Amino acid sequence: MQYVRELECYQEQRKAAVTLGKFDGLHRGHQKLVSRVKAHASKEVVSVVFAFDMAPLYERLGKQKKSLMTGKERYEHLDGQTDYLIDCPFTEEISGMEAETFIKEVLVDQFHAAYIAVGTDFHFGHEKRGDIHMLKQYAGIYGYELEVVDKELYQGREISSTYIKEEVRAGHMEVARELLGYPYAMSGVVEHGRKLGRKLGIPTMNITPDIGKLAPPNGVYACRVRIDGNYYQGIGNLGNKPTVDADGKLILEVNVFSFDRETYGQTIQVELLSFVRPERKFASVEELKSQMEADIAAIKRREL
Ligand SMILES: Cc1cc2nc3c(=O)[nH]c(=O)nc-3n(C[C@H](O)[C@H](O)[C@H](O)COP(=O)(O)O)c2cc1C
Ligand SMILES: Nc1ncnc2c1ncn2[C@@H]1O[C@H](COP(=O)(O)OP(=O)(O)OP(=O)(O)O)[C@@H](O)[C@H]1O
Repeated sequence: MQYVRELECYQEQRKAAVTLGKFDGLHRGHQKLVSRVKAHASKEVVSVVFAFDMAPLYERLGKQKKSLMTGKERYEHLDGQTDYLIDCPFTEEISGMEAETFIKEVLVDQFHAAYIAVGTDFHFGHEKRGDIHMLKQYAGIYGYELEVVDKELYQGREISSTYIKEEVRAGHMEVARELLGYPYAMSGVVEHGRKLGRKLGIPTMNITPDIGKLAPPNGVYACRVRIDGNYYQGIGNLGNKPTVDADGKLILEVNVFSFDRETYGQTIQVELLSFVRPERKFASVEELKSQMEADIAAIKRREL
């Protein structure tokens, strides 16, 4: 898959099957659009996911919005599925562009769009004036096919990034997984901790979650950990370890079952499958240790 950040760098001459949106989380609704675009790709037609990266807008507004996925994660999820990922920064130039201009200059002249798939509520262009009706109106004039894809639902509610964020914030990891179509995960490079875990007999791999990534509530989670392409069961604590540390830094620590190799400096992915209990400040390290042992035993019994 080719990754394009600056629109000027897209030089493909073949026609394109394109889907557009923010695509935060690449949830089941987004995946439906991606599969429609893939179905319309051929030797003559490339498949394109055109994602607006909203970070520049949030920066301009001074907002600290957290996302379900980092740009790197979006790339990794899509890699091998479509021909192109456009990770278009939502700059003032883009947000100020009239919707008609975006259709003509970007979708038609630059991307040679032959097929466009969007959800029913897709809006674009200056003051969000562009919508599915405008795209339909220009389809005949510019000769592209428009498909408006019905919203994917979960228990009667439309799946959206906003809905999934609510569930992640509430620690409902099983629901988040249903909506995403895959488990919510955090990745990072394994760092050195205080080596107290080893002394307690419960060694942990420590990672610092990406600053822009939405964190579920601090607490203990049943996890599945990917190391070197292999998966292991484990237990994780997301939080700032109030019993032993006072710096308040958010850390995800996982004790990986049936694993005893060094992983410092390696990138691991921790899927947060199920919330077990909130993080607590214990009166002593001994109390913390017995609670950790009880957590591990409970998770092993549940065989998540
Ligand atoms: C299953 C599990 C549960 C944990 N629960 C808590 C907790 O409730 N409160 C807390 O302060 N730290 C908690 N921790 C973090 C421990 O304090 C930490 O793993 C230990 O101090 C080792 O730190 P180190 O990696 O820096 O050596 C938990 C860790 C694990 C693996
Ligand atoms: N549940 C869904 N089913 C099908 N298509 C969807 C669904 N949700 C969004 N889409 C479409 O996917 C594209 C990207 O959606 P986008 O990420 O902008 O919206 P979203 O997931 O609803 O997020 P938000 O909650 O932030 O509005 C758009 O064309 C949108 O209409």
